[in-house]
Amino acid sequence: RLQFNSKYRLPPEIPGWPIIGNTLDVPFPGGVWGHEMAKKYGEMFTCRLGGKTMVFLNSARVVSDLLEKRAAIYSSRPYRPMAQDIASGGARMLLMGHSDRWRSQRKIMHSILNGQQAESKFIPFEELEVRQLVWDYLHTPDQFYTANQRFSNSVIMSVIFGRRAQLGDEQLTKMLNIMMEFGQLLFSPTKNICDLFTWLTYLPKPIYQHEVDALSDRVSKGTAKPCFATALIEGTSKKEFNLTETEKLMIFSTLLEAGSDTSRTAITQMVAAAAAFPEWAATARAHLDELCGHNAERLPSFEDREKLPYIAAVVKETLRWRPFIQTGVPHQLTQDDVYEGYRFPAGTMFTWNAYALSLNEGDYPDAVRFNPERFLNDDLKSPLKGHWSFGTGRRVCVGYNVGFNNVWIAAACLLYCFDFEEDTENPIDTLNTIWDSVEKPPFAVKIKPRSQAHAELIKQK
Ligand code: HEM
Repeated sequence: RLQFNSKYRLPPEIPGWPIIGNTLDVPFPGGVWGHEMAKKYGEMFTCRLGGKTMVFLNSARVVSDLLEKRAAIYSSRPYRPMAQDIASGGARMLLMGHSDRWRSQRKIMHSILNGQQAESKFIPFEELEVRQLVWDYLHTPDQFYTANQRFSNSVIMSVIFGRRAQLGDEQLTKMLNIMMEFGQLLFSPTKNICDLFTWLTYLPKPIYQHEVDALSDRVSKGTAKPCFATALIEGTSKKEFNLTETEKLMIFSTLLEAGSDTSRTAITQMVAAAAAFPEWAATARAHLDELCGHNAERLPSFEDREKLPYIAAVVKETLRWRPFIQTGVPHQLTQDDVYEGYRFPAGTMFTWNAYALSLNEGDYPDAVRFNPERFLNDDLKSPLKGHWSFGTGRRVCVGYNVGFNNVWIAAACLLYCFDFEEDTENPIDTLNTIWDSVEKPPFAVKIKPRSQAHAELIKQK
């Protein structure tokens, strides 16, 4: 310990207990806690979680200096025997170290999600599913959160497995329940260190195998639609598709998991913001009315993007306002490093403290308020710039274009068609945002079509 102390120097440490350190101090979700700690300790602080050390990065400056500019050594992941080796056969890309295996999976995902034709593959599904989304909001407004879930999931299901998802889809419900549990395992700084959920063993594999079997059945009957899974299973198109069966299942599972709940939660947050801060929603609507008509002439579409910069700003502000991965996803340092008088040992974990970054008044004046106008600047067209909600460095979200577009089209159509009103008896707590439940409404909100004409427009589609 003495030798360790003399060789290394870490940012201020939060006092903890012997052996377990701060393991019991970090709540889940930890956004508000992380923000409070950042106010107390400054740009960086250190926690001891079990046998691991985690440095929380609380300012854009230090996140950029370390995770972006030194990404070559700050891009690994902590070893997670339970979540990775046991529950994922070692093949889950999100949890892989900075290795060749990670590079090859990331390349495959990048080609699906961001390649030249990627947008043209996703857009037809996004435009189809958003029609179902507004239909669901019109007919079952109290179930808006499950409609968001179905929309996000159906877009990615269509691209990967060539099938749509329905509300109450049994297979989908199983997947999403696992995602919820797995999400806690992944994104809770304490749970991911302890890696304690032994009951998760092997769970995701049979579920995805079931989906693959159903697809194979459709292929043999000649009813399968072209999709990424058939290309990957048949392995015909590219040599890098030469993967083990477990790796293939884990690619499907990763895309489904990483691609569904994220967009869903962002859309839910946008709804909360529209109800809690109606002024910006009125401005967004005025922009939409100019293009699509005051009297519900047509739904917005991706062709309107150039003319609707305000909606892009709405998406960025949604991601910035309350990042739902509240304390970031830890990156692991692969070699000793020196920074501004500190000496970090290899193996230290670093996380971008998402809530603290988003609520930093220096970067975002009146940060608790939802105000898209803060993003109407030269960086508007770069989905990653100006916020940290897609992560950063080499591990930055590989699905950011799809995620951004999902939220864009959902925001445009929902704001054009509906009024969102807070329930004055049950105001929305916009700071403690535990809004990811699929079992019950995340908050009280009144959702009504703007007019009969808007309701008719939705019914026509
Ligand atoms: C609003 C939507 C989304 C948000 C906010 C989001 C956020 C994130 C974050 C914070 C990370 C971790 C970054 C880091 O470690 O620094 C991540 C990683 C990832 N995301 Fe997303 N995501 C979204 C949508 C998607 C979509 C639609 C997909 C795919 C269909 C996707 C696939 C992935 C994958 C595969 C990774 C792992 C990257 C790696 O470890 O190298 N995400 N995402």
